[in-house]
This record gives sequence, structure tokens and C-alpha cells, in this order.
Amino acid sequence: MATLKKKGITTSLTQISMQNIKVVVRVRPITRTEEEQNVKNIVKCLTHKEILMREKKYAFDRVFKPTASQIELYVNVVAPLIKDVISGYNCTVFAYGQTGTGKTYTMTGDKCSIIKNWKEDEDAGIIPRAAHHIFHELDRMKISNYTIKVSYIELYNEEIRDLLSNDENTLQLYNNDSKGLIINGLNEITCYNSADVCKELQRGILKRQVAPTLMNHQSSRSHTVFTISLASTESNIAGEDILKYGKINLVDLAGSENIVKAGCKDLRAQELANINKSLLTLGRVIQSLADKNHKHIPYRDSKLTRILQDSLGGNTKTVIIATVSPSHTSHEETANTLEYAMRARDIKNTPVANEQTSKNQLIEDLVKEIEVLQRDLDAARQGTGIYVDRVNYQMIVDAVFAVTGEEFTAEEIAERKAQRISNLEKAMHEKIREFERTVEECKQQREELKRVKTEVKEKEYLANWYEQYSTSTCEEIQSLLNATQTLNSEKEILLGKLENMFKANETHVNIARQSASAVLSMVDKNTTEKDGMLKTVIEAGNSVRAKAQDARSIVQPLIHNTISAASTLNTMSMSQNSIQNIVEKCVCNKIKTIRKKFAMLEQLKDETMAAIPVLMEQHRQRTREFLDASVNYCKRQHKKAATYNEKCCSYLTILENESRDRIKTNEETINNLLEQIRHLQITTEQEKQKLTRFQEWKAQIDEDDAVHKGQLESTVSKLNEMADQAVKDLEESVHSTFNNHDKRNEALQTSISAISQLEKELMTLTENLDLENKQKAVTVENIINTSILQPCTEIEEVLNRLISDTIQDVDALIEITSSFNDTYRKFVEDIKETITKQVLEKSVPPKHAGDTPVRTELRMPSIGPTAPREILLEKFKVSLPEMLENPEDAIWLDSSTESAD
Ligand SMILES: Nc1ncnc2c1ncn2[C@@H]1O[C@H](COP(=O)(O)OP(=O)(O)OP(=O)(O)O)[C@@H](O)[C@H]1O
Repeated sequence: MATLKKKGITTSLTQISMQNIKVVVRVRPITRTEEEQNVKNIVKCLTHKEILMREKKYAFDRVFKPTASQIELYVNVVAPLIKDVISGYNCTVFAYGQTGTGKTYTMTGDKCSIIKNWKEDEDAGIIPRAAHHIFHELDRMKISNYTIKVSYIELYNEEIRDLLSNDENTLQLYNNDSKGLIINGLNEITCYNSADVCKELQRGILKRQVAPTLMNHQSSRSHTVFTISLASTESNIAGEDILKYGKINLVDLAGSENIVKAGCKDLRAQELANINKSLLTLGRVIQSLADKNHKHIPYRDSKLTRILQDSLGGNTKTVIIATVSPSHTSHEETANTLEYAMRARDIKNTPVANEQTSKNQLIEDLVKEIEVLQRDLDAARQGTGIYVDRVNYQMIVDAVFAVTGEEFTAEEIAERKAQRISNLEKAMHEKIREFERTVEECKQQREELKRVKTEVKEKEYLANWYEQYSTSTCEEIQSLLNATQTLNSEKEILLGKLENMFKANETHVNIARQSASAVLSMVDKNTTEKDGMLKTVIEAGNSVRAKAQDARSIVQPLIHNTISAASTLNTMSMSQNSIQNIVEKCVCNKIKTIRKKFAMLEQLKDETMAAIPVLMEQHRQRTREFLDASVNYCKRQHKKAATYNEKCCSYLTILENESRDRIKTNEETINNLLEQIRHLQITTEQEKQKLTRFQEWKAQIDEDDAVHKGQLESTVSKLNEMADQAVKDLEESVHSTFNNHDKRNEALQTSISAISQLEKELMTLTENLDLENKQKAVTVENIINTSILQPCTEIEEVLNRLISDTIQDVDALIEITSSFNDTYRKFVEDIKETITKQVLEKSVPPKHAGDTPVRTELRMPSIGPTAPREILLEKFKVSLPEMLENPEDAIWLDSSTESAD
């Protein structure tokens, strides 16, 4: 049995000031069909509170343009009511308007799917959004002890159907003094989350009466009321439990238009009359409520108004959403709706919260009521007729007087009392039955509580185990994933490095090879080209080879390292693959197990949730803690990862630096090698140039030598000629001496002076030649010393050899010259001696006048059998002037004496 009214007797109400019910208007956008029909837009939203239609302005609490979203409407209209519901108010939101103007769209939304967040879901209507909002708000306010129930009824053809019930029976409405309006047999489904509410809504929608109309292909012919009721308990400062009851009725009315015009041709007359009746009565109720002078409000004329009685002029907070079409074709219905809504604005409600009542207070109230009834019962038992206890009678009289201000006659009072007593008797019996039922329920609940407690313990244990298990599993998975990630990233880095190292090594090896081959080829070339440079080049080649060896020795460990790194990487990738497989398997298994456990736990959780909301809170708390712990754990992991990353980065930097240093060293080595090769090339070039210069100088020296030789030869030939001439002259002079001693002497004197002159010239020439040769030798020596000795020992040797040869030649020349001088001097001395002897011997004056002087032959001195004729001549020429100078020293040959040579 469900109630649509708060529990009157046991709940006292706190009155709040009266307030007008809130009326908002929502204008639907023009539909595609309407667009195709080229309908005119006759509705204009002037401000967010004013609307204009056919030059008439209407003001409402809020006007929503066709572009207004579902969220915008909800936030402005329904969201403020949710807190009131939690505080214990009854609230009603109903959508009123012509068919096809968006009542159902506004209340449930087009899709009516389960929503994840009331603030975010775009399409959701008021009902699913409000459901999520209530749960969210309870969670936010940390209210854990609550029960949420939903009911969904349809009012069709003046019959009430339970949309959440499996049977098709219609439900009966009746008024209960204490409980207000009761819909007998209505199902109230307990929901534990917003998804449950949405599921129930979807279930109900499927049962709803819909039929196509010309205006809406899925037109609702019925009125529906979806109610979410909330009962929550809070403890006050005294430690008493405070109960709060609040609910929200979400009403989707049938189309307010002329049904015949809307195209419902297949309706039976009764149906048509009933649909209109409900709406007409609603209109009249609104009209009456708006009219301050109107006393009778025809709530009872239709079931719709009976159900909505408390929402219209009662203690409920009410909002009417009037939906209209902007099309000119619906101008009449739109005008009606707007007029209707305008009238509804004048309705005043007196919203009151179901005062927070403690359980003890509730029991106290019940006990008092039972006492009153008990007294009446006793009085009735003691006499005939209808008896009321004196105290009760006085209370009744006081109450009646307080209400009407009239006094009644004893008969009237007796009649009323009898009526009252019979009512009270009925109520008492009802109460007793209810009390007994409550006691029974209490017993059952106690047992249930026991069972649930043990279950809770079990589930707590299971939850703990699951928590621990899931934490450890999560940690394992996380660590495995981290390890995999680290391995992956390390592998990537190492692969990158390996590639770079391979490239660098390749380049180094190529460069080294090229350098080595270039150097070797150069060495070979130089070796073949210049034997002289062989040693140097070999040495240079050796040093280059040594450097290349060094480079190789640098490169080889790198290659070795690279290969070992590659093999490590291979091993790592293999181990990583195996780890990945293990992880995947492990993760799959774990996930399966977790899923199974989770499903099991979900089931257990559902049961637990149903039984004890406290457990829910504990569970939530634990979950929160677990989440906090997880977040902390994640943070810690993040920190660790960051530290590890830093370490990796520093390690990488070190590696990079090392590699860079190695590359630098290699580059430097290679540069040095290249520099050396370049230097060698330059040196070789210089050597070549020097050699060429040297060859030129040598050629020059040879030329000079040849010139000198030629000069010498010409001098010698001249001397020979002169000597011949001198000999001739000497012979002639000797002859003339024989003829004329004086003349001869004079001639001899002339010859000797000429020879001495020649000798002097010869001496000068020789000296000059010596000097020149010495200078050239010095120059050559200098050139050799400065240019060749230093860079190339082989060239030095060659040059030394050449220099020594040249010196030897020069020395030989000098020696020859000096020996020639000596020989010549000796020869001259010999000649002198011979001539002197011969002169002394042969030039003995004739003892007698007229004696013919004896012709004596002048004999040449012997200089040994080996002396050539030229040398002898030279010797003679040299010694001749001396001889002529000192005739007494000349060696004269006897005319009879044959020359020995
Ligand atoms: N504000 C709106 N924005 C977008 N589409 C809308 C809007 N209002 C209504 N519609 C669309 O108009 C069509 C009719 O809407 P709906 O079924 O909600 O009308 P209704 O007033 O409930 O009609 P009925 O009284 O016949 O049940 C739907 O397809 C709906 O998507």
C-alpha cells in the first residue's frame, strides 16, 4: 500500500509562508515536417521571462527558447527542488501542453537511457537526471541512511494502472484520514542507484499507452506520474534518530489539444470523454484555485485532480512546465496553453516539510492515540448507545469549536460523537492491526538484522580479502607493467644507441681504412718514386699504421661493446617477450579471476546494500580509503618512475658524454692522422721541390764546372800556346842570345816578365776559381744543411754524398791545381837549375875572338815517366818566367843531348 500524502497523525508539519506555484514555458523548435510545410513562427521569446504571441505578451517565471538545452531547463527548474526533497518536502513537476510540443521529451528525454552524470548528459530528461541528482546529492551530503523508492502510475480513461506491476489490474484510490490519499496495491520499488531508477522508468514506459496522432507519431494518451520518494534518517545531537520523508512527483500529462483535431479518430467516445474530463477538471481546479473568491475546488471530479490535489493549492512545492509549439498552425492550442499557464501562476501553495520526527516521538504519538481510543472503548463497553470518554468528549468539543466557532446541541454532539467513535473504532482496529503487523515486522527485521549482521561479517571478511588481493594483484600488475615499460624504453634507447654506434663505428672504420690506405698508397708511391724518402715514409707509414692500429684498438672495443650490447639487447628483448607473455597470461588470468570475484562480490554487494545501508557507507568509506591509498600509491609510483627516469636520464647523459668523448677522441685521432698525412704530403711536396732545386743547382754547378773546366782548358791551351810561343821565342831568343847575348838577355827578360805576368793571371784565376768553388760548396752545404738534412735523413745522406763528391771534386781540383803548382814550381826550379847550369857551363865566353860559340841544347827537366805532356807543358810554362828571370838558374840542355821524353 502506498501513500501520496505524508503520515498525518505521526508527523507534525512546520508551516512555511504561502508561495505561488512556479510556471515556466518551453517553446519547442520547429520540426522538419513543419519546415517542409513552411509553417510560420508566431512565438517570440522576448526575454527569459516574457513571451510574445500574436502581439500578446505573457510573463512567466521563466521562458525557455527553442534552443534551450535539457540541462539548462533542469538546472533552472528542477535542480532547486532536489534539496527540498532531501529536506522532507513534497515536490511536483508537471508538463502540460498540446500534443507533440515536447512534454515527454522534457520529462523523460528521447532516449531515456541510463545516465552517468546529471550535469553532463545532453539528452536526458528530467526524470533520469533527477534520479542521478538525488543520489549524487545524498552522497555529497554524506547521508548514508536512506531508502529511495519509485512508483510509476498511468491514468488512462479514468483508470489507474501500475506501470511497474506485472499484472494489468487497475488500482483503486481512497482517502485515509491519517494517511491521506491511498492508491491501493501500488508497487513501490526500492532503488539503490540512479541506474535502478532509470531501469524502472524504462520498464514503465514500455507499458504506457501510446497511439499515433497527426501531430505526434507516438502520442501519449495517458497521464503518468513517476514518483521518487525518499526516507532518510539522521541522528540529532541527543543521539535520537530523525526521520525525514520527501518525494518528487514527475507528471507527464496527455496532450491538452482538441483530440479530434489531433487526429485520434479511433478513440471510443468514453475514452475521449475521460481524457478530456481529466484535463478539463484540471483546468477548472486551476481556475478555482486562481480565483480567490471561489470556495469549492473540484478536486474530486477526476482522478487526475485527486492525485494532484496536494500539488495544487496544497503543501507541495509545484512547478508547471507549459510546452508550446511555435507554429502558426497550433496558434489556438498555444494560446490556450499560455492562458492556462498564466492562470496557474496565481495558485498559491503552502509548502511544508514533513517535520523531522524521531522514532521515540512516533511511538509516543501512537501510544497516545491508542490511549484515547482505549478510553472511548471502555466508555462504550460500560453503557448502551455510543459513549465517549469525558476527556475525549471535551477535546472533541474544543476542536469543533476551534474550527467552526459554533456550539452544538447535545444531540448533535452525540450524533457526531457516535460518528466519530465509530470512525475511531475503525481507526483503532486498524491501528491495532498495524501495530501488530509492525511488531511482527520488527521481529522479522530483528532476525533479518541478525542474519544480515553475520552476512556483513562474512562480506566484510571477503571484502577485506578482496581488497588485499586486488591491491596485491594491482601492485603486481603495475610493477610488471612498469618493468615492461622500462624494458621497452631501455630497449628503444639501446637500439637507438646501437644504431648510432654502428653508424659512428662504420664511419670511423671507413675513415681509418681510407686514411690507412691513402697513407699506404702514398707510402708505396713515395717508396717507388723516391728511394731516398723510403725510410722517412716507411717511418711515417709505420706511425700512421700505429695510429691506425690505435684507432682500430679504439674502434674494436667499441665494436665489441656494440656486439655485446646487441646480444644483451637480444637477450633483453627475449626476456621482455617472455615477461610480456607471462604478464599477459597473468593479467588475463587475474582479470578473469577478478571479474569472477567481482561478479560474485557485486552480487554479494547488492544483497548487502539491500540489507544494510550502513554497510554501504562503510564500504564507501573503505572504497574511498582504498581509492585514496591507490591514488597515493599511484603518486608514489609516479614519484618512483620520475626518480627512475631521472636516473635513466643521468645514465643516458653519461653514456652520451662517453660516446661523445669517444667520438671526439676518434675524430681527433683521425684529424691528427689526416693532419700528419697532409703534413707528410706538404713535406713530400717540399722535398720534391727541394730536390728539383737541388737538381737545378747541381746542373748549375755542373754547368759552372764545365765552364770552369772550359775556362781552365782554354787557359791551359792558351798557356800551352803561350808556352809554345815562349819556347819558340825562347829558342829564338836563345838563338838570338847565341847571336846577341844582350839581345837574348833582353828577350829572355821580356819572356820571363810575360810568363810571370801570365803566372800571376793564372794564379788570380786559380784563386778566383778556388774562391768561387768554396763559396758554391758553402752554399750547397748550407742548402743541404738547411733544406735536406732536417726532414729527410736519406736525402741528407744523398746530399752529403753529393756534397762530399762535390767537395772531393773540388778538392781534387784544388789538389790538382796545387800539385800542378808544385810540379810547375819544381819544373821551373828544375828548368832554372838546368838553365843556370847550362848557362854557366855553355855560356863560357869564347876564349878567343872569332870563335864560334858552341851551340848548346836546352834540355827539359824530367818529371817522371808518368807525367803527361800537358802537365809538363804547364810545369814548363809556370817555371819558364822564373827561368827567364834567373837565367843563371835555368837548366839548359845540351844541343847534343836528346830529350829523354
Ligand atoms: N525542445 C525540444 N527540442 C528538440 N526536440 C523536441 C523538443 N521538444 C519536442 N521535441 C521533439 O518533438 C517530438 C514530439 O515530442 P513529445 O513526444 O515529447 O511531445 P509530447 O508533448 O509528449 O506529445 P504527446 O502529448 O502527444 O505525447 C519528439 O520527437 C521530440 O524529440
